[in-house]
Amino acid sequence: VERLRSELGATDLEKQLERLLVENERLKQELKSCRGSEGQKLDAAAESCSRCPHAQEVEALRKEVSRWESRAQQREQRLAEVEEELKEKSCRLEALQQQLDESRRRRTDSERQLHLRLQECEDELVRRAAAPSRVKFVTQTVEVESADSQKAVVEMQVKNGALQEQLSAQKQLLRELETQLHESQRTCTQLRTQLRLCDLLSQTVNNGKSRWDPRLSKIHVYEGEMQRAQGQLEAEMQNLEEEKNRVIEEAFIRAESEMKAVHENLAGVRMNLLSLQPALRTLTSDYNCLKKQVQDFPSMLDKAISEAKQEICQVISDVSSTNQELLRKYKREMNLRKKCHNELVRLKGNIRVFCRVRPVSQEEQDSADNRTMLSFDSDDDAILYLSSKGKIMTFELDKVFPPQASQEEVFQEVQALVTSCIDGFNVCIFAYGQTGSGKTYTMEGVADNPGINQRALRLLFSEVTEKAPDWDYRIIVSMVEIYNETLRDLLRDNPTDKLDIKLNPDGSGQLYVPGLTEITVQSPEDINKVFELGHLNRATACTNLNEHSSRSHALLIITVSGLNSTTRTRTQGKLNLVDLAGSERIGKSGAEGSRLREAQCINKSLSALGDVISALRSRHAHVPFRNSRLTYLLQDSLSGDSKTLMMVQVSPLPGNMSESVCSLKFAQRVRSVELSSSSSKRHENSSTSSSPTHDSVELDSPPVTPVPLPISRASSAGSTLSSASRTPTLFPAEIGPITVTKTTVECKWYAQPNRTVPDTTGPR
Ligand SMILES: Nc1ncnc2c1ncn2[C@@H]1O[C@H](COP(=O)(O)OP(=O)(O)OP(=O)(O)O)[C@@H](O)[C@H]1O
Repeated sequence: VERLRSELGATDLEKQLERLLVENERLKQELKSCRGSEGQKLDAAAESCSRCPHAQEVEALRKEVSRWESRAQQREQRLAEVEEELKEKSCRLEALQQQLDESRRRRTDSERQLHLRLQECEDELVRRAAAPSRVKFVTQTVEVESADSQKAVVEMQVKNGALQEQLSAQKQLLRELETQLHESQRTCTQLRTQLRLCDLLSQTVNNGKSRWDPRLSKIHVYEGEMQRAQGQLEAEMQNLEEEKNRVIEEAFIRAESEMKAVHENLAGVRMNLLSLQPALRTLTSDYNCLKKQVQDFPSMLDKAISEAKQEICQVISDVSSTNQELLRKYKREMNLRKKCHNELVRLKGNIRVFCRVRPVSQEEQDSADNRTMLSFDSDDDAILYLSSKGKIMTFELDKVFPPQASQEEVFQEVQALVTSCIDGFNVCIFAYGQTGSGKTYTMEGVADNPGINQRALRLLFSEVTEKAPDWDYRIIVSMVEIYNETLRDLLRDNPTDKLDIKLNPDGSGQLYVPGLTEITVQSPEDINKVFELGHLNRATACTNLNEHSSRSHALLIITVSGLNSTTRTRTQGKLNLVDLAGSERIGKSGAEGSRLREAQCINKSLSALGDVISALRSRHAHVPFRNSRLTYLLQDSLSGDSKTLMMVQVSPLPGNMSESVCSLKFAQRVRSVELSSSSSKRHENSSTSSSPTHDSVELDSPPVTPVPLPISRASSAGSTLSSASRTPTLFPAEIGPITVTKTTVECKWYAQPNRTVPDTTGPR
């Protein structure tokens, strides 16, 4: 309406109206004055006017005014109709508003219900949060779906907000339209008033003369403008009406579709809730069931624990009785095994001869004469072939180790002998062969690959440790060297002192070495210390160790004495590990001076060893033990029930062939010797000095070979022990980092008065 006013110049129209009113007033005044003074004239003038040529024009104007009046009436009618329509639309709008309010209310209700339901679900889910994993899983599902539903509701709320905004905009528009309508009605009223004034004016004009013509034309123009303004207003109203209807229609359609979507969402959520309800019911029942189980669990647990305890006690008592039985059987089996083992060793022979062929060294491989003259039998590991001067010689020994045989393999073959000294046997293991044939390698080995000496001590140590609860064993070690028929103690402070072998003055007929150092080893570390000390002393006693070692015999003497804590049975065995001097025949090669003496001494001792073995083999009454220091020292370990192993070392090179042949022939000769028809263990009983017989074998005692003792050790055991008890420093408990305990007595070297006659008349 403002726009229309400004466009149509409504202010000007008003001004014109005001002007017209003013003029009208003036005309009325003039009319009055005219009526008063010139009544007559007027009547005449009226009469003349009737005859006046403008009378027709006035008449036409009157008609025109009446026509305008009728038009005005029509417009009024139209305005009334428009008002009616507006009222109708307002009613429709109100109805729509009510519908919208209703749907909003319904939506709010459903939202509230949904919210409540969601709240309930959430509460339920929170309540079930602590339930087992299946409940958690379903709760998570519900939470996820609830989140979706909440999201949908939030979206709907946003859309509702937008719709409400649109609705408020429509309401604002409606209010504006109503204002416009009121304005239009007011304008219509004003126009009607003006029309009435115009009518009055025209009547006045009709009553007056033709001088009003210009004003009538103005009215005409004004009415035209009014008509045009009316038309524009109507068109504007029409547009606005259409616009309003369209917007309302659109809002209605949108609200309906959104309501539909909300309903669909609601239906989905309801469906979800319906499908979740059975799961929740199942979970609730599961939860209740579990709760009950958890409540019952402590009592069930207590019951189960007490039952289990009873069962365990029962099982423990069963197991312990079974264990006792098994232990008894085990001990019995162990004894039987030992017995069988000793029998096996006995059957294999008391003198066994092995041969070990050393490998060709790198330097030897590079030299021209590097052919090997030795070959092995792939089917029989006791046969060695030697090709010399076109002939093939065959040597049959107990075992032949090829060059690739490891220290471990060699020791495996000798360990049975080593362990038999725990059972009270005396054992001698010699390494025999020419210089450089590998004797020291086999006996001592190298730092990272030890030989028989170290391995034997370690094995003995582990074996006695294993038997520890029932047996109390003591391992005593001595190390001596025989060089040029001189005996030297390698474990004493001054190794250059000469030792002697003497008859025990107690009349027992035993031999002993006065001043020989004996060290009790109690751990593998002690073993290492003993070897270090022996090696150090051997090196300090000579200028060239290698040369010296080739020319001297090195003996490691291990004495193992045991006491059974239950039966008080005593055993004592001795293991002699001997690295003999080189066996080559230097004397025959024209050596002179000290070399000649060395060679003579070596030959003497080795031939004495051969003679002793030969005498033993032929069971001579006289065995020439005293022909050399070596045989004299080893007297008790070579006779009677002793076990002897000779490891003949051979070089594979053709340059050493004649020496190899000599060594192998000597080995074969030794192999044919039997020390005794049967072997027996030295068995000493501290309570009774009598020798145990076959019948005296008990479960806890080591096996005893069922033959009479060839050597009367039982009677001497008491004196040995009494001697030991007289000199408690004989077996120091431990040697400490460098501690070495020396003894000036005693007693480990026995004469054999009953069985064999010691060579007391032989050369010393
Ligand atoms: N089986 C073997 N495997 C590897 N090397 C060996 C083997 N036997 C011997 N040797 C090596 O051969 C060389 C001579 O060995 P070894 O010193 O033991 O001989 P030997 O007979 O003791 O000599 P000697 O009489 O002079 O003491 C050494 O270098 C040693 O390492």
